[in-house]
Amino acid sequence: MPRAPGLPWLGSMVDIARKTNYVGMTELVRCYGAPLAVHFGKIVVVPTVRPEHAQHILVESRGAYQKLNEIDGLRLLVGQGLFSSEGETWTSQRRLMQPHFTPKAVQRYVEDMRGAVEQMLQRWSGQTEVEALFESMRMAMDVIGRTMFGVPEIGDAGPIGRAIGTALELASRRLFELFTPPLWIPTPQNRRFTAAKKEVDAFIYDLIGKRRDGASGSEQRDLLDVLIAASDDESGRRMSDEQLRDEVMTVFIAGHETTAVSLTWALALLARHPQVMARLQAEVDALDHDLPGLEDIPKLPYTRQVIDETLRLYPAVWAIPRTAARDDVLGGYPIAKGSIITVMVHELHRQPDVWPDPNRFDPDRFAPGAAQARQKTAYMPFGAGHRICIGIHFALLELVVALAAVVRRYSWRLLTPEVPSVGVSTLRPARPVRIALEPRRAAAR
Ligand code: HEM
Repeated sequence: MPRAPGLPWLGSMVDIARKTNYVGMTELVRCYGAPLAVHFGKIVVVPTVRPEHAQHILVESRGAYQKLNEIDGLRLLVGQGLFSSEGETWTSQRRLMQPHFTPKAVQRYVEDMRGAVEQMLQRWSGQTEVEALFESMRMAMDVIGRTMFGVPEIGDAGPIGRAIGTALELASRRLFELFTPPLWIPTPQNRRFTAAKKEVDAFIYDLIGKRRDGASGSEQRDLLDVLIAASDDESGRRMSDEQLRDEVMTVFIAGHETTAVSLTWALALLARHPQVMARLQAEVDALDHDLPGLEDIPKLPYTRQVIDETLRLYPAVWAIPRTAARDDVLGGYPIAKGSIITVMVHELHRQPDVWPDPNRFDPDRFAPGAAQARQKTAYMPFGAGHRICIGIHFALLELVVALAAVVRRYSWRLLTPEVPSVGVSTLRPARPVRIALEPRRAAAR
């Protein structure tokens, strides 16, 4: 397999550390092609950009490739939740949670989503400009706060919103730093993380305790109630408090930033493509409501196409890494056990043989029937195989409701001329996305 250039023993470590993982890996792949062996001391990372390799790793070779042990930073926060666990723990938790994330099951959260979107639009009223990522983050956090805990505006809920933000930021930092001191060393960063995590844990355990006390026979109001009541069809097992805590944190973390950055990219792309914005507005203007409800979703196919194309160009999860649990062969090259294979989703979505003129924003790539001509893993913003995102239908519902509501009420232009992307925990805009709002109509309903 071609090998990326680097220093003796250190390999590409210094280069990547200087440029960030995202920029460094993307540059290497663009320069030398993929798969490519990138050495970090003893660790070999193999980035790949081909749909057939993603199919092999994520779909066909169950068991041969596993979640990384290196996601320790995140594990400190989400414990053995669905995102980070493996084996029997994962299988039984996924079985327990899956029925509550089907297209039908997530419909129960549409009113919470509408409430959070309405709250955002109320904040915008009278404003001439807003920062799109900040607003989207607040809205998406609000959606999770409402659907998960029944707490409106958790982003503003004082200490707990701030503690979650701090814990998440520090956990993500640990994920991307080459050398992280273990948590028992009282560095200022470790102390802040431990304090924030303690606060978040106390909040969640307190909620679980209160809900358990009052749960018997009461209606299920939010996702926490649903998860407390969820039982495995086969064994009748229910989740322990620790499992509930881990899953609550997992859904909170996996479910808000991903959706928020996706909405932000959609707003940025639409500002640069007025014809697409006009077509979208024509579709949304035909609805009877300012805030779309469930009955409106089937009437918004172009809105969904815009979201699909946004997720192609800017997949929030820009890379999906796995560790090879045994020796294997990928695209004719040997893969040694312990190597880290990374599906570079952002690059995979821009392969010119699959996506002609790949950098062009064209929602018609997702017109009805178009996907049939493509290999499934040519488009995988939600991953693929058994570890595919459990929140797909939740995220898509939220994005359609939010985008349609914004488009109905406003036109906007970008005040930031260039919006480069940067892959940290998600693929974010590298600088603030300031947009100038032009109201289109007063709120009807
Ligand atoms: C646009 C929004 C979203 C994107 C792009 C996204 C993307 C992804 C991707 C690519 C994975 C697979 C990661 C891997 O294979 O290593 C994943 C997993 C996951 N996502 Fe999402 N996600 C989104 C929204 C959500 C939401 C709203 C929730 C919850 C409400 C959620 C919960 C999860 C969980 C729990 C997992 C782990 C699933 C498992 O391993 O069984 N995600 N997501």
